Amino acid sequence: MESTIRIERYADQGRCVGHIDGRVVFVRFALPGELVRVVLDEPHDREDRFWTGEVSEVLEASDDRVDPVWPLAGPLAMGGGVGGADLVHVSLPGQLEWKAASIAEQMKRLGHVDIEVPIERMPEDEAERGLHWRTRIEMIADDEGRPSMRRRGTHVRVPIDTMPLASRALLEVAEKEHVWDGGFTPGSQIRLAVPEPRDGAEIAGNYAVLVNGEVTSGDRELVEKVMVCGREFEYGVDSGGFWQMHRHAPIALTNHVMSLVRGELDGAASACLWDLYSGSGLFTLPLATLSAERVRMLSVEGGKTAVKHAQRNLRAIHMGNVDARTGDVAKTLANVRNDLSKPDVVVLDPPRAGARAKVCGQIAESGARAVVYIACDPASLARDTATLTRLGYALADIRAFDIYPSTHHVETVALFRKDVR
Ligand SMILES: C[S@@+](CC[C@H](N)C(=O)[O-])C[C@H]1O[C@@H](n2cnc3c(N)ncnc32)[C@H](O)[C@@H]1O
Repeated sequence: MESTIRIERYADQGRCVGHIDGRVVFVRFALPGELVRVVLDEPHDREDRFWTGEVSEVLEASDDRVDPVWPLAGPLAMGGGVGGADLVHVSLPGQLEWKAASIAEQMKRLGHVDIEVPIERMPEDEAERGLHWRTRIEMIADDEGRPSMRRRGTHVRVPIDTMPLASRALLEVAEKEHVWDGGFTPGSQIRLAVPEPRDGAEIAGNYAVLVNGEVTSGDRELVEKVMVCGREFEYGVDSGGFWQMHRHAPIALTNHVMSLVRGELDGAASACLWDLYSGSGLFTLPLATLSAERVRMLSVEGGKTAVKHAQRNLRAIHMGNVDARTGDVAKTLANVRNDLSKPDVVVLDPPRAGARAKVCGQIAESGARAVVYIACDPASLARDTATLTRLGYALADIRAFDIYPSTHHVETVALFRKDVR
């Protein structure tokens, strides 16, 4: 079924909202104010609370609309449908406006705070028109063994011979390794991971092509270098594991987190810190060097390999002041050794679902004066904001980073202080 709709406002997951005969319709590839033709997703019937659909034709366009810079990721009816870039029809300033509005809306609705959130664009994203930022990509081999992406709502696999969101360094590796030529076992998962050569160094062997988790060329362990507050930190990371994807995300996030934590410690000669959901130690390493040897730290991460890397990365810079634990955060926090049980500041960077009530409760119980919360899902951050507020914390600072251009995703960093009123 197809219908003409006036789009009203932004909604979640890269969609906007309109109505058909009083029923809410969530529409992909739309913008507020537009008049559009929408193809409704099947199945839908009269009893559904809401419908979903996708723009097939734009009758009156928003000023924020642009021709998709990656048409294959655009609307299905316009030759797209492979996903991966759901704001590809929106100008870069329009994307920032969309993300700022979504964070403010979630924080109001679920977090019960009225705030405006400044969003920072990453260097070079404007010149690159929101493309070429991913240092990691994943694809599936189609029936003929070619890298492909699935066309939405179908079982059709579209073979691809480039990935416009991938960094230029990654595309160089893909060419060199003949990834686009195919030859993979049908159905296999192909992953490329290429650390950004920020210092102008050669990529050399510092990359990995993985097929079903096995390295087929390059190295299992990669080296990432990040300049934080004037010092370069080096991280050994697993090529199949988590690392912030945008070329500039590790730098932007770590520098901001460090400046917030430093501000909260206010020159204290010693401090206890927690780094929860710590991965390979992106924040742990620079945090451990704060106030020289007088910082005691606990870091907690569920991935065994990531923790091994974090421990090795800490040893390489001679930091013996971190107890880097492998385990579930909630379980590990239930039993923290005495000298680490009263953190001054807690840094946490949970997965999309957020920290949830239990971990927020454990943080509050620890008596931490401040909490620095890095969030990849504004709705989860907003829910945890409501919990932390109930537990006696107040939102003191919030800023967002557009580390996922051309998509609706956004990273938000919030600082909470224990309310001492
Ligand atoms: C968003 S990543 C952040 C990693 C790190 N801070 C960084 O920026 O590189 C979230 C991390 O949390 C870990 N994780 C997810 N759920 C967890 C849990 N319940 N307990 C411990 N770690 C968890 C994941 O393995 C992942 O490494």
